[in-house]
Amino acid sequence: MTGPDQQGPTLRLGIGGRSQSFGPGTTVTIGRDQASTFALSHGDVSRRHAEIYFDAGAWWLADLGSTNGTLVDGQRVGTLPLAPGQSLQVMVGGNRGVAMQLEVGATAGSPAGGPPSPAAPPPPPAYRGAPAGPPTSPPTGPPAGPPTGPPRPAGPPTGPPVAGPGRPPAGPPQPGPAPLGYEPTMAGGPAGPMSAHQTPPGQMGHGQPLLPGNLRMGQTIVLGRNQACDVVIDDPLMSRRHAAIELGPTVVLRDLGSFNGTFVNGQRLQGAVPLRPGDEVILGNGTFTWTGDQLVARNTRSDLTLVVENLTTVVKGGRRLIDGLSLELGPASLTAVIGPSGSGKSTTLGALTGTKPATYGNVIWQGHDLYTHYDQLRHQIGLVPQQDIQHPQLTVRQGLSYAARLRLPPDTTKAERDQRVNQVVAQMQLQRQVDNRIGTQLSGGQKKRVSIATELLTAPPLLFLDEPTSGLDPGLDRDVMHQLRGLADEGRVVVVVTHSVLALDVCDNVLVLAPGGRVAYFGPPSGVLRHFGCTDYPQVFDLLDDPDLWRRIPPPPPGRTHTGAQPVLANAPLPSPPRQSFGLQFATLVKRTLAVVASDKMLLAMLLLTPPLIGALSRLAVGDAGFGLSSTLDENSQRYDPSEVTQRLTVLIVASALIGAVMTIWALVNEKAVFQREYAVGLSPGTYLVSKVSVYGVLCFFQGVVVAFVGTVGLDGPDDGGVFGLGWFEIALAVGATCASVAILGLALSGLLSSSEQGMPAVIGVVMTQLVFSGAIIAVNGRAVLEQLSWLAPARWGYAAAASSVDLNRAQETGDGTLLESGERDVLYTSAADQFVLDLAVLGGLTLVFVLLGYLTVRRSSRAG
Ligand SMILES: Nc1ncnc2c1ncn2[C@@H]1O[C@H](COP(=O)(O)OP(=O)(O)OP(=O)(O)O)[C@@H](O)[C@H]1O
Repeated sequence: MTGPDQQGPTLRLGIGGRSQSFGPGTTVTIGRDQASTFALSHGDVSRRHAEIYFDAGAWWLADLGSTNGTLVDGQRVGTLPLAPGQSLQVMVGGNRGVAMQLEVGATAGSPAGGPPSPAAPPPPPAYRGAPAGPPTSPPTGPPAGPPTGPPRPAGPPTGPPVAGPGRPPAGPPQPGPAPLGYEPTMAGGPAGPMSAHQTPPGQMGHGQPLLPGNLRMGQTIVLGRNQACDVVIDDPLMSRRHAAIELGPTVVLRDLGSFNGTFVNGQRLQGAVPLRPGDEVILGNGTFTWTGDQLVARNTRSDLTLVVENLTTVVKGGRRLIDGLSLELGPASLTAVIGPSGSGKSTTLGALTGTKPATYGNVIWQGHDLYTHYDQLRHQIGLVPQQDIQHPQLTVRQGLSYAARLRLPPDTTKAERDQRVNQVVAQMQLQRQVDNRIGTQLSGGQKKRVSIATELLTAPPLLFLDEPTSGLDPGLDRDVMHQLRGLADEGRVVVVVTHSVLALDVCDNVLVLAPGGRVAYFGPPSGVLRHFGCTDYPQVFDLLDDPDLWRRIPPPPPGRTHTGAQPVLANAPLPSPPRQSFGLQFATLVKRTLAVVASDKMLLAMLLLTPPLIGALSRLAVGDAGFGLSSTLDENSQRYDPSEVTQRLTVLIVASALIGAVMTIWALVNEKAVFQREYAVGLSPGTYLVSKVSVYGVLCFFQGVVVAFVGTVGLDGPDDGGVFGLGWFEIALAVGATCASVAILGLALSGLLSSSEQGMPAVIGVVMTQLVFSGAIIAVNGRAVLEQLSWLAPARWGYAAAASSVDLNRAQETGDGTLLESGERDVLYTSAADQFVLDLAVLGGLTLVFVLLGYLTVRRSSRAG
């Protein structure tokens, strides 16, 4: 097979016992698809797996976004230049795939596998209208001519950095430039600045060009959100400077470190890659095709249709939760999913959004399978779960502003975020409620609209909602459905799971699921009752539960298997979304938690009033010895009376444990839905936990200090001023540290809880455990098992540190320091500076263990989402 009339070395390819030579200009395809040049029936090979093509005078190997990858030296490759004379062993479909041998001839027309010829002059670039000779200054990006060195992954090329806004294009002007097929410009003249070109991708019609018309050889066109970019793309998912197109003999697309990535043919671009006509480029929410001289919007009806093929979810025991679901949901469509409880509606939503992939089948968007290209497509999906995904204590504006910080690219300015928030507020008609508190000053329907607005911040073209109208009265139910109709009319594919049938008439399609996840009906709402032979929906639902259902209605049409349904990686971990830096997420989360605390009047009152109250209550202990034992010595018996000191310390320590537990036991469980959704779009569980630990740890420490201050001020301090001579400060340190440590234990437990109702029993459990194991009331010292268990209780170490400060072991001695017959000193109470420090250090270590436990519980709850 020979290619068109092009110059360059030949390629010899050996695979699966076949060997064949190809001339320059040929494109060789490899995959399971029978239409491939080399069709391989191997389970690890994707349908369209890899391509070898000739471009810009060189051969290139490109993986087409395959599932198991194309490997060279054990490493996955994206697009790889092949040097003349090079011989390469490639694994198609991963290490267990099919071996392929590539040999590139040394020069044009030479036999394949000839000796390498590094000095061979590069053939002229193959682009239309490219200069007759090689450019005097090669552009940045992969080699202008065929690569002469060993192959390397398509990484950052060695050229100069990309021109910034306002800078002249990279490289000097070409002498006597011939246009690259772009509009002709001044021959030999410097490339003039291009006018900024405002292009919101959502509004671009199919085939509409993205780039301006006056392009010239040697220019670098920067694409991004920033007004200073050559092409301004007003898309919240774009970074300010997102990508650049370098117009050299080979046109190169370079990612400029964008947050959400630039994707070429389904692969996230690392560095730069040469563009070939027909390449698909995804920038933010927009999909474009490179025609050879222009990026044109790809918005055909089929691109904007969500195609579902033979989706099947099988769980242990072979039970099917979804059974062969096949649908096509066109652009600007609203689809309701209805069915009896347990028929698989939520499971279907999980499978359609990729959050819980099905076991078999495909979900195809923009021509790509969602499960294998989840990284690329995840940003285009908005998902509104059943629970509200905003904090009820915040106002609409506050909640959306924090969400915008967490979801939009980190280089988005405050002004841009505010503008985006205003846009989604207007879109959901919440302008009048924007300063209302979400939890208390909004109706149920408005709360739902706030959740939808949160998802709209990133302008996703696919929107899924899980029962947005549950709990709403019929009027509000209809309101929400009309809002969804409006969102669909803007061009989106909207899918809504609902129990309500009152507003189905605003939908384009209704999907009725029968138990077992089988499609009982899919079509316009007007046909539902007729299909089931019923006069109302209650009858339809009764019929759906009828074991004879499939004898009473026509069976569903056979599943569509156009692309060849194949097993997907069921339950495989989803790739992580791009994440903002720790600092940025941490700062946002801390501010949001503080805003939530500050706006919760009850919590604020508890924070301010409870500590002094508890401190004051501890002063009810009978006696005037304060925290000094020496004044309680009975001259006759030579014994001390520790009851007053013990009572005071017990109240301080146990109360601080109570404050800590109450402060945090609901902190995670109450915002699980918020966290799970934010985790899915990039929130790091570690950063989330650290932000909570920081806020609640510090707050609780100071609450403990206030308790101790009020409980000790004006009273006699420890004998000899404690172990450091710092009196009440030592006790305050012990009480504050106990409060913070129990708070972090509470956070770890909160992550484990599945509902807020479980919070109160958990608080009681934590506080009782601290009371018993502190050793303040029930002796634990020297009691096997009990003593060892007590080491796990923060109150044990906090109490021991305070006991060390007040020298509580003295109560076990006579006035002259002799151990009482019945006495037993607790080594943790030893009145010495190093023991006091050790007690607090162990308390610190235990707190770190709670942080780790908290991290594990947060990770666990993120997966449950
Ligand atoms: N991981 C799982 N393993 C086994 N069965 C499961 C699993 N998850 C869900 N199910 C079962 O699958 C069926 C469908 O559940 P799903 O939550 O999708 O139904 P639904 O139609 O959304 O119900 P509802 O309307 O009550 O929310 C139910 O019978 C449920 O018990």
